[in-house]
Amino acid sequence: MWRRVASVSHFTCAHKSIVNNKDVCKLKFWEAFTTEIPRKDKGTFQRDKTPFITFVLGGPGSGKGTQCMKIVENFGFTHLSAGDLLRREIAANSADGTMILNTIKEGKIVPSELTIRLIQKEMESSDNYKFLIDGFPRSEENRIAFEQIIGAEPDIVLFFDCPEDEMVKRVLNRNQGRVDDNIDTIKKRLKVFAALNLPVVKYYLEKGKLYKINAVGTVDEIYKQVYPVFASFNFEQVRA
Ligand SMILES: Nc1ncnc2c1ncn2[C@@H]1O[C@H](COP(=O)(O)OP(=O)(O)OP(=O)(O)O)[C@@H](O)[C@H]1O
Ligand SMILES: O=c1ccn([C@@H]2O[C@H](COP(=O)(O)O)[C@@H](O)[C@H]2O)c(=O)[nH]1
Ligand SMILES: [Mg+2]
Repeated sequence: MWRRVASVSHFTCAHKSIVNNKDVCKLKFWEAFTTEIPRKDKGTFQRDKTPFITFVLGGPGSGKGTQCMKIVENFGFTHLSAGDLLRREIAANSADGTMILNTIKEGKIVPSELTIRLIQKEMESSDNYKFLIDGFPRSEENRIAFEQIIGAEPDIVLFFDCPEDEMVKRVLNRNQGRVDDNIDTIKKRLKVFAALNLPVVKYYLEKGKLYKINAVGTVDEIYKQVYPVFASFNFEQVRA
């Protein structure tokens, strides 16, 4: 595993850039994490913790969603799968639904602004400060757009490293009725992953933020590599 040992930056630079740019949209995001928010159902709470953002990367079928579920269970993160958010737009017949469906069928990447808007909405409406952003950013363009729109970088990045033949096998056995879980689309997704997503992985490796996980083995064997990453940050454990 390649791991970063340095301390966590917790948005510090991001705050400065938000304020300097006087960007209303970004400021709104920041305010959402610092303002006292009255809730009828839950009482008033202070979101006094800076967001902790984890990007979860890896090829199709590498096990990102499966491992995220375990992190949520143990460490109380909010799991935001970009793919799930896009599929929800399709299911809701939203204005962008048809375009998203066609893009997913082709294994291509949906325009950054759209995906980031969906992620931002979820983050702003969450009571949590710990986020797993699964399957995003998929390209350098995605990554830069996230930094510009949200005004933040991830604290850490998990990368599930899995051989192509294993990913293909898992996706073809998934049986969740996904329109992109067929051999033709998988081939396209793998090409897009290698061409556009691996440069993002390299970027975070060079920044010292990457935790590379060997994604071959049983779910529990893989989680044995993931667990210590989060344990090292001393988050309160929801369940050990
Ligand atoms: N370690 C593992 N060994 C065997 N099968 C696994 C393992 N981890 C996950 N799976 C299975 O492989 C399939 C793909 O896993 P998962 O959906 O978590 O991958 P993913 O990285 O989120 O994929 P995608 O990018 O396509 O959403 C699922 O059916 C899951 O149950
Ligand atoms: O940031 C994103 C995430 C996903 N997509 C599209 O959705 C499919 C499925 O994504 P999964 O992460 O495998 O669920 C992906 O192949 C892309 O077409 C996207 O465009 N942008
Ligand atoms: Mg997934």
